[in-house]
Amino acid sequence: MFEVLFYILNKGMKFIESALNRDGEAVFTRAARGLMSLIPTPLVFQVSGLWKPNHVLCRENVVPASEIVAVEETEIDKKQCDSGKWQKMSKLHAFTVHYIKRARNHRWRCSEITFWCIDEQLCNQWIQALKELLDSQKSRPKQLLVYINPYGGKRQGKRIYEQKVAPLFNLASISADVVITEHANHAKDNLFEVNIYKYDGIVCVGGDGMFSEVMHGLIGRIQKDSGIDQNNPKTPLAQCSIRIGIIPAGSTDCICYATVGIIDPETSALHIIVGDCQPLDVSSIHHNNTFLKYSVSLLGYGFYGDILKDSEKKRWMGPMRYDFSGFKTFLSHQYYEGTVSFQPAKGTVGSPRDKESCRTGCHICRQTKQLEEQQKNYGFEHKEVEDEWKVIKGKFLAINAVNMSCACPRSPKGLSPAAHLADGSADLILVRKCSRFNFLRYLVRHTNQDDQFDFPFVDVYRVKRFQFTSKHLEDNESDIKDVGKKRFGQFCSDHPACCCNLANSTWNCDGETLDSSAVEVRVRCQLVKLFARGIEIYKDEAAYNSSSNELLS
Ligand SMILES: CCCCCCCCCCCCC/C=C/[C@@H](O)[C@H](COP(=O)(O)O)NC(=O)CCCCC
Ligand SMILES: Nc1ncnc2c1ncn2[C@@H]1O[C@H](COP(=O)(O)OP(=O)(O)O)[C@@H](O)[C@H]1O
Ligand SMILES: [Ca+2]
Repeated sequence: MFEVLFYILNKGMKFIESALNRDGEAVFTRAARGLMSLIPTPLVFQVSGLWKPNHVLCRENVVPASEIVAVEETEIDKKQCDSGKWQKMSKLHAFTVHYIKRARNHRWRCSEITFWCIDEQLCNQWIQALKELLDSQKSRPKQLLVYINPYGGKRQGKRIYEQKVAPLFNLASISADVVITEHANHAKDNLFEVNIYKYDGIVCVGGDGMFSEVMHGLIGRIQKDSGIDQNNPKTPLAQCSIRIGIIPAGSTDCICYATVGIIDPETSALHIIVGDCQPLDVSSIHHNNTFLKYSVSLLGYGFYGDILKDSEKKRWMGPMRYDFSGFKTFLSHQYYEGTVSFQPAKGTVGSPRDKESCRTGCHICRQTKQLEEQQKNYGFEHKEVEDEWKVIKGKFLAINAVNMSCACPRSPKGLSPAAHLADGSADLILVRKCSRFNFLRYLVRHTNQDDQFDFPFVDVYRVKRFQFTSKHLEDNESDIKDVGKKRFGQFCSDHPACCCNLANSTWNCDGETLDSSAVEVRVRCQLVKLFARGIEIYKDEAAYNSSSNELLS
């Protein structure tokens, strides 16, 4: 990895002493041939007595080239030139390197350092070499399409973009076409009309609902252009290579939190600028050979569906609506009857009860991808295995399927702390009917370090496919009933008809309501890509309070 080493001398004035990579070799021989021979002498100002040969290099002063945001020539104002020791020098030249600085809790900030030089030609060579280095990083986006939901969260989307994101994009020479949405589905419909292929990425400014809208537009458009019918649940889908960036400006922002580690627009903008790439599993949801929706975070029936449905009527309350509706839904203690059937995930290495979470460069996600590639090579990839369905019939307070941890500020470890972003599986959490007190104990464990799966009324499975049919629908004449009867017939005939709760809930699908009392869900491994890298591992994960968290290399 390329690194520019910064030496700090003379009360904060900064100079480049040399440019080296981790092995101590010259970096710029690769970036700009010939420049290296010029570097060691003139760039170090030999201000006598101030040079400290054994100056300790702190980690903070080492910046990988991949984390340089921009390099600019710096205008030196007269005041700086006239001050102190500089007076004696003829004319000064300078350039500024803007780079990523890690702060607490996965927060990134754009910091800057200015290098001074008396040799104009050398200064220009440095600027050019660094710019070439940045240009050589092909994963960085140059042109983006940005959708802003002005009504998401606390209605700050436009301001957040203009004040915190656009200046960074300008600095990094990224051009952006910005659309401020005028109604729901504006972004989704627009993605079917514009030439998406001229963009390196699509950015949504809003919450999970806004992300969902953009993702539906992008996946739908790619399938349309590839001639793929989304209504057939068995059809393999075309992967989306255009990455999606999320600038959090919503109410929960769990997709951002679970993929970046913090809800912070500036951090997310920097992940976009450096061209991060995080593949993401997507679940497709069908009913009776009709496509309903895609989901990447929570697909929840019962508790979370009811909260969402109720909270939609209270949008005027902003993000607080979830607390209000959450409390109300908790008190109602509604349970739902139905049948869940699922295929356990076989190809994946992990389990939902693992202590290890999905982090940057996750080996479990990587292994899954390798396995999939191998299957592709052997021609197995599109063959559906129809065996090993597990069937569970019962009364549920919540049925939650999550493709990621669903960590968010309300629940820092999430609904399923060990769920993986890109392992081709989802964690299916079944919370069976229990007392209010026990359900509260279960919810409280989402906010502390205790294991939320360690309850007799909670089951969790890692799955590739699952189906749910409400009791209500099973008892009615419908197409799905015929399919259901074949599979669940023995259970239905055993079940006493007297004490059935025929209420139906709604699905909470990434923060969008979905009304369907029967669904068929399939996880599509790494269908989309985000401008993110997963949550980075700090050397001491628990030491979130340390002011300069060090990355584990
Ligand atoms: C006694 C204390 C109990 C606290 C329990 C807290 C449990 C919180 C789990 C949160 C899971 C969140 C899953 C993510 C859902 C979002 O996709 C969705 C829409 O987000 P957005 O579009 O940004 O608004 N948010 C929700 O459904 C809100 C769930 C809030 C539950 C209290
Ligand atoms: N201009 C708009 N007016 C009304 N609704 C919109 C607009 N733009 C997007 N939406 C919809 O608003 C919903 C919620 O948006 P989101 O950004 O997730 O905010 P929140 O997190 O507060 O729910 C999404 O379903 C999205 O489709
Ligand atoms: Ca997953």
